[in-house]
Amino acid sequence: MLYPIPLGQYTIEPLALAPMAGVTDRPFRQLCRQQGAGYVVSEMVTSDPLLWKTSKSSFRLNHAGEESPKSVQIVGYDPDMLAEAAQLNVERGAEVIDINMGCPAKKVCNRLAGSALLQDEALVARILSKVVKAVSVPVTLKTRTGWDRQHKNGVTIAQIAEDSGIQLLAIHGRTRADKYEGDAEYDTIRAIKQAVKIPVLANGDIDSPEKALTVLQHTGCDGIMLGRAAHGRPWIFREIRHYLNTRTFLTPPSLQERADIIYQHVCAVHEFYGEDLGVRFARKHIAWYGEYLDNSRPFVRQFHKLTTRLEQRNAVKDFFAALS
Ligand SMILES: Cc1cc2nc3c(=O)[nH]c(=O)nc-3n(C[C@H](O)[C@H](O)[C@H](O)COP(=O)(O)O)c2cc1C
Repeated sequence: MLYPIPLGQYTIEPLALAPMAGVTDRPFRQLCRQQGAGYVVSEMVTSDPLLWKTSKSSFRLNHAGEESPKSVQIVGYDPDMLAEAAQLNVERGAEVIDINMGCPAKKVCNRLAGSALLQDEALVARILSKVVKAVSVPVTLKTRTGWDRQHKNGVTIAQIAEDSGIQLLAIHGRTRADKYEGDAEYDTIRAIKQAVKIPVLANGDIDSPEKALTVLQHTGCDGIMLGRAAHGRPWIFREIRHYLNTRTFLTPPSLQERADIIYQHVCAVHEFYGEDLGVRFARKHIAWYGEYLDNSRPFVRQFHKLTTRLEQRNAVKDFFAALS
């Protein structure tokens, strides 16, 4: 049902983890890969190198030990700056450059960026062709179905992207004006898929194996990209893969398997960020894991109060020991 897609010198499996700022850091990307994601994209990195000196950016620029192709998402508004950012990221190990025109954040680098660019198609064209010409690696685009419901220019944007040399599109089934409101719609994604020859991944509200199949069938897309459904449930990639291949449901991970996944994830977050940030990031993931664990509220509440890595690790062990 899902066929591998060539992307430059690589071949990717089009069951992708969506880029999510503050979530899809290296530990989470690696975990989702282990749990069946065939392709992952980094959190967005600003195109302004002056901002790369912040500690946040240094974590975002860290891809050590990850599987190829390492896809790094950049965001900005200025074609030259984005082209330079693409080159610098390639020098630092990016093997695919993804351009963010999907994020509804009002301002990046104090200027309109992300999906705000969709109102200026000429600028979109300038950005995409500049970045494609600036690097030898494949360049991909993540975008939405359009600027707003009256100007759903996703098809035009996709054609501009194809003409500019973009090699893969990921389309979130909402306009910029929609932000995250309402349901994702897949008719426009289907129209985009029909309008271009390059591979298209459908994105938006895919949260179960059955939904994955429905969206694939409806849009005719080459693959899917999941974001929020992986919060607290990274094994959803395995579940979807299994369902698409067999039309049967995979047995959910046992309590012991979950305990191992969650413990390893918390340790990986601690290792990656160190004590302070690591403890903070682990809290966020534990809250998400808690949503899929019965009677976990007291544990999650208690976990949020813990201030050291050791306490957090022990709390995870104790919680699962009490359940088994
Ligand atoms: C916390 C969060 C952070 C996000 N950050 C980014 C980002 O950095 N770049 C981007 O292109 N999209 C970003 N998105 C949008 C997602 O990639 C995705 O398009 C959106 O969540 C819809 O997919 P979903 O319904 O599967 O979550 C973000 C979404 C969330 C929830």
